[in-house]
Amino acid sequence: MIEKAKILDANGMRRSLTRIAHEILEKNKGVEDLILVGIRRRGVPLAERLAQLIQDIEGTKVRVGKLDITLYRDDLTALGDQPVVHGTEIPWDIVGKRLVLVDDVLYTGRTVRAAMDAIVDLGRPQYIQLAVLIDRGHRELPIRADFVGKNVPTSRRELIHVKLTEIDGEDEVVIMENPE
Ligand SMILES: O=P(O)(O)OC[C@H]1O[C@H](OP(=O)(O)OP(=O)(O)O)[C@H](O)[C@@H]1O
Ligand SMILES: O=c1cc[nH]c(=O)[nH]1
Repeated sequence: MIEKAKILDANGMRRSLTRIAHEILEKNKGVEDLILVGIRRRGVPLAERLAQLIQDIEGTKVRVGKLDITLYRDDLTALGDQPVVHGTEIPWDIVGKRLVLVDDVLYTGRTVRAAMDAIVDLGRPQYIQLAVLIDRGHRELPIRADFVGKNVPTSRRELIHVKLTEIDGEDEVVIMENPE
Protein backbone atom coordinates (compact mmCIF):
# COMPACT_ATOMS: atom_id res chain seq x y z
CA MET A 1 0.00 0.00 0.00
CA ILE A 2 1.25 3.46 -0.82
CA GLU A 3 0.11 6.78 0.54
CA LYS A 4 -1.98 8.55 -2.07
CA ALA A 5 -3.21 11.69 -0.37
CA LYS A 6 -3.39 13.41 2.99
CA ILE A 7 -6.99 14.20 3.86
CA LEU A 8 -6.56 15.83 7.27
CA ASP A 9 -3.56 17.18 9.17
CA ALA A 10 -3.47 17.77 12.93
CA ASN A 11 -5.12 21.20 12.66
CA GLY A 12 -7.82 19.92 10.32
CA MET A 13 -8.56 17.05 12.71
CA ARG A 14 -8.78 19.41 15.69
CA ARG A 15 -11.17 21.69 13.81
CA SER A 16 -13.37 18.78 12.72
CA LEU A 17 -13.55 17.42 16.28
CA THR A 18 -14.30 20.89 17.68
CA ARG A 19 -17.17 21.27 15.22
CA ILE A 20 -18.51 17.81 16.08
CA ALA A 21 -18.35 18.66 19.82
CA HIS A 22 -20.46 21.77 19.15
CA GLU A 23 -22.88 19.78 16.98
CA ILE A 24 -23.29 17.10 19.68
CA LEU A 25 -24.13 19.79 22.23
CA GLU A 26 -26.52 21.52 19.86
CA LYS A 27 -28.38 18.37 18.81
CA ASN A 28 -28.64 17.07 22.39
CA LYS A 29 -29.36 20.50 23.90
CA GLY A 30 -26.48 20.13 26.35
CA VAL A 31 -24.80 17.29 28.20
CA GLU A 32 -27.59 15.93 30.38
CA ASP A 33 -27.71 12.12 30.31
CA LEU A 34 -25.05 12.10 27.57
CA ILE A 35 -22.55 9.22 27.35
CA LEU A 36 -19.89 8.96 24.63
CA VAL A 37 -18.90 5.42 23.64
CA GLY A 38 -15.65 4.92 21.69
CA ILE A 39 -15.40 1.89 19.40
CA ARG A 40 -12.23 -0.20 19.53
CA ARG A 41 -9.01 1.23 19.20
CA ARG A 42 -9.17 4.59 17.53
CA GLY A 43 -12.73 5.49 18.48
CA VAL A 44 -11.69 5.55 22.13
CA PRO A 45 -9.13 8.40 22.01
CA LEU A 46 -11.49 10.26 19.66
CA ALA A 47 -14.33 9.93 22.21
CA GLU A 48 -11.97 11.12 24.97
CA ARG A 49 -10.97 14.15 22.89
CA LEU A 50 -14.62 14.98 22.19
CA ALA A 51 -15.38 14.71 25.92
CA GLN A 52 -12.54 17.15 26.67
CA LEU A 53 -13.75 19.58 23.98
CA ILE A 54 -17.30 19.37 25.36
CA GLN A 55 -15.93 20.06 28.84
CA ASP A 56 -14.00 23.08 27.50
CA ILE A 57 -17.22 24.44 25.97
CA GLU A 58 -19.79 23.54 28.65
CA GLY A 59 -17.67 23.18 31.78
CA THR A 60 -19.19 19.74 32.42
CA LYS A 61 -17.52 16.32 32.26
CA VAL A 62 -19.13 13.73 29.98
CA ARG A 63 -18.69 10.02 30.63
CA VAL A 64 -16.74 7.96 28.07
CA GLY A 65 -17.39 4.23 27.67
CA LYS A 66 -15.47 1.77 25.48
CA LEU A 67 -16.49 -0.99 23.12
CA ASP A 68 -13.97 -3.54 21.86
CA ILE A 69 -15.10 -5.21 18.65
CA THR A 70 -13.16 -7.79 16.68
CA LEU A 71 -13.67 -9.79 13.54
CA TYR A 72 -13.18 -13.40 14.57
CA ARG A 73 -11.77 -14.45 11.21
CA ASP A 74 -11.30 -18.08 12.29
CA ASP A 75 -15.06 -18.27 12.87
CA LEU A 76 -16.09 -17.07 9.45
CA THR A 77 -18.38 -19.96 8.59
CA ALA A 78 -20.43 -19.58 11.75
CA LEU A 79 -20.53 -15.81 11.86
CA GLY A 80 -20.26 -14.60 8.29
CA ASP A 81 -17.76 -11.76 8.46
CA GLN A 82 -19.76 -9.98 11.12
CA PRO A 83 -17.69 -8.14 13.73
CA VAL A 84 -18.12 -9.52 17.24
CA VAL A 85 -18.10 -7.52 20.46
CA HIS A 86 -15.96 -9.11 23.15
CA GLY A 87 -15.08 -6.41 25.62
CA THR A 88 -17.35 -3.71 26.90
CA GLU A 89 -16.50 -1.02 29.42
CA ILE A 90 -19.74 0.82 29.99
CA PRO A 91 -20.06 0.52 33.77
CA TRP A 92 -23.18 2.65 34.06
CA ASP A 93 -26.90 2.12 33.75
CA ILE A 94 -27.62 3.22 30.18
CA VAL A 95 -31.41 2.96 30.40
CA GLY A 96 -32.86 6.27 29.22
CA LYS A 97 -29.42 7.74 28.48
CA ARG A 98 -28.37 9.56 25.29
CA LEU A 99 -25.53 7.60 23.72
CA VAL A 100 -23.13 8.84 21.09
CA LEU A 101 -21.05 6.10 19.45
CA VAL A 102 -17.67 7.36 18.24
CA ASP A 103 -15.43 5.74 15.61
CA ASP A 104 -12.66 6.83 13.28
CA VAL A 105 -13.96 5.45 9.95
CA LEU A 106 -17.47 4.53 8.79
CA TYR A 107 -17.33 2.13 5.85
CA THR A 108 -19.71 -0.84 5.44
CA GLY A 109 -21.46 -0.09 8.75
CA ARG A 110 -20.94 -3.61 10.12
CA THR A 111 -18.83 -2.44 13.07
CA VAL A 112 -21.49 0.08 14.09
CA ARG A 113 -24.22 -2.55 13.81
CA ALA A 114 -22.24 -4.85 16.13
CA ALA A 115 -21.69 -1.95 18.54
CA MET A 116 -25.42 -1.17 18.61
CA ASP A 117 -26.19 -4.85 19.27
CA ALA A 118 -23.82 -4.80 22.24
CA ILE A 119 -25.33 -1.62 23.62
CA VAL A 120 -28.97 -2.69 23.42
CA ASP A 121 -28.01 -5.87 25.27
CA LEU A 122 -27.03 -3.62 28.21
CA GLY A 123 -30.30 -1.74 28.31
CA ARG A 124 -32.53 0.60 26.37
CA PRO A 125 -30.96 4.01 25.85
CA GLN A 126 -33.22 6.96 25.02
CA TYR A 127 -31.43 7.01 21.68
CA ILE A 128 -28.11 6.23 20.01
CA GLN A 129 -26.31 8.67 17.74
CA LEU A 130 -23.15 8.11 15.71
CA ALA A 131 -20.09 10.36 15.32
CA VAL A 132 -17.27 9.45 12.92
CA LEU A 133 -14.15 11.30 11.87
CA ILE A 134 -14.31 9.95 8.30
CA ASP A 135 -17.27 8.65 6.27
CA ARG A 136 -15.83 6.88 3.23
CA GLY A 137 -19.11 5.54 1.82
CA HIS A 138 -19.78 1.96 0.58
CA ARG A 139 -22.39 1.14 3.21
CA GLU A 140 -23.70 -2.44 3.25
CA LEU A 141 -26.32 -1.75 5.94
CA PRO A 142 -28.89 1.04 6.41
CA ILE A 143 -26.67 3.01 8.82
CA ARG A 144 -25.72 6.68 8.70
CA ALA A 145 -23.74 9.01 10.93
CA ASP A 146 -25.27 11.96 12.80
CA PHE A 147 -21.91 13.77 13.03
CA VAL A 148 -19.20 13.51 10.36
CA GLY A 149 -15.74 15.11 10.45
CA LYS A 150 -15.20 14.69 6.72
CA ASN A 151 -16.94 12.83 3.90
CA VAL A 152 -14.31 11.20 1.70
CA PRO A 153 -15.43 9.49 -1.52
CA THR A 154 -13.25 6.39 -1.97
CA SER A 155 -12.93 3.34 -4.16
CA ARG A 156 -13.10 -0.05 -2.45
CA ARG A 157 -9.43 -0.67 -3.29
CA GLU A 158 -8.42 2.29 -1.16
CA LEU A 159 -7.96 2.33 2.60
CA ILE A 160 -8.40 5.24 4.96
CA HIS A 161 -5.72 5.31 7.64
CA VAL A 162 -6.54 7.49 10.63
CA LYS A 163 -3.45 8.17 12.75
CA LEU A 164 -3.86 9.48 16.28
CA THR A 165 -1.13 10.79 18.60
CA GLU A 166 -2.26 8.50 21.44
CA ILE A 167 -1.72 5.37 19.28
CA ASP A 168 0.37 6.33 16.25
CA GLY A 169 2.45 9.23 17.55
CA GLU A 170 0.89 11.79 15.19
CA ASP A 171 -2.46 13.15 14.07
CA GLU A 172 -3.29 12.78 10.39
CA VAL A 173 -5.62 10.97 7.99
CA VAL A 174 -4.30 9.52 4.73
CA ILE A 175 -5.69 7.51 1.82
CA MET A 176 -3.65 4.42 1.00
CA GLU A 177 -3.87 2.47 -2.26
CA ASN A 178 -2.46 -0.70 -3.75
CA PRO A 179 0.03 0.38 -6.44
CA GLU A 180 -0.92 -2.10 -9.22
O1 LIG B 1 -17.92 0.21 8.66
P1 LIG B 1 -16.96 -0.97 8.70
O2 LIG B 1 -16.83 -1.67 7.40
O3 LIG B 1 -17.25 -1.88 9.83
O4 LIG B 1 -15.50 -0.35 8.92
C1 LIG B 1 -15.20 0.59 9.90
C2 LIG B 1 -14.31 0.04 10.95
O5 LIG B 1 -13.14 -0.47 10.36
C3 LIG B 1 -12.01 0.06 11.04
O6 LIG B 1 -11.49 -0.83 11.88
P2 LIG B 1 -10.59 -2.04 11.32
O7 LIG B 1 -11.43 -3.26 11.23
O8 LIG B 1 -9.88 -1.63 10.07
O9 LIG B 1 -9.58 -2.23 12.51
P3 LIG B 1 -8.61 -1.13 13.21
O10 LIG B 1 -9.42 -0.49 14.31
O11 LIG B 1 -7.49 -1.94 13.73
O12 LIG B 1 -8.22 -0.12 12.15
C4 LIG B 1 -12.48 1.33 11.70
O13 LIG B 1 -11.76 1.59 12.88
C5 LIG B 1 -13.92 1.08 11.96
O14 LIG B 1 -14.13 0.62 13.26
O1 LIG C 1 -10.70 2.35 4.80
C1 LIG C 1 -11.00 1.84 5.88
C2 LIG C 1 -12.04 0.92 6.02
C3 LIG C 1 -12.31 0.43 7.24
N1 LIG C 1 -11.56 0.83 8.28
C4 LIG C 1 -10.56 1.71 8.16
O2 LIG C 1 -9.91 2.07 9.15
N2 LIG C 1 -10.30 2.20 6.94
